[in-house]
Amino acid sequence: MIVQIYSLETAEEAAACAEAGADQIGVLVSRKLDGRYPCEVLPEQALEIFDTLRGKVRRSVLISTDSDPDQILQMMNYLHADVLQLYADYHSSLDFRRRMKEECPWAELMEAIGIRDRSSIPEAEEKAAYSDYLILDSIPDNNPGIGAAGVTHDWNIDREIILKVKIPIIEAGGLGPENVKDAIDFLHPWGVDSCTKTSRFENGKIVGKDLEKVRAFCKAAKQ
Ligand SMILES: O=C(O)c1ccccc1NCC(=O)[C@H](O)[C@H](O)COP(=O)(O)O
Repeated sequence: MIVQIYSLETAEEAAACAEAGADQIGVLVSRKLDGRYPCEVLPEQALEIFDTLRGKVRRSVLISTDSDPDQILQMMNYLHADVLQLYADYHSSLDFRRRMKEECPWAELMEAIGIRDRSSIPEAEEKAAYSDYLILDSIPDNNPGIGAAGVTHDWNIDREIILKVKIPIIEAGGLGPENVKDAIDFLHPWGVDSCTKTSRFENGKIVGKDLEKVRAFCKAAKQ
């Protein structure tokens, strides 16, 4: 079982999560910190995190918040992340995938599917045709984008997607140490992901990772 932990903001905590058992570490990168996204970091900070993680995790993952393909690929070249996860601002395509293969030949592509209803099933099949991985995630009430919702969604839809789609799938959305085993038993995904429920909060805002919870999440997922 692959365990992915989002959303790291410092190299020290990223290394500690790797030590705690995370296989993949994700970082959400913004060109300016304007509070639009939770846990956003500047490109220079992300580079320090990715450099620290080289050789310590199976894959580092960049969540790109850019909406322009030139900028997305420029950021991948700067950071040399192993996997590119696209945020909802940019919808990929087979053409983008081909271009990415040419300009970032080492990198893999992960598309996020925000699970709404059964219409997410054909969307997942379509995106699986040109992606290396899919991440099935919840959509936050207060944000039209996908991710960091901290709540689960209807796993019956995910189960159908996992049965239909042939590429590796990471299950996300409201997973923590207490429910990750239930998700694995029900869905049998390739990997699981956690952001909110393995984080530390101050005044309702994520301020870092809770390493005890990260450890417990990795242990429960790999049982
Ligand atoms: O990681 C973030 O801060 C983030 C912010 C905005 C959109 C997506 C984000 N992360 C993507 C992830 O894959 C999360 O781990 C995933 O959405 C699960 O989040 P959670 O429900 O909080 O565990």
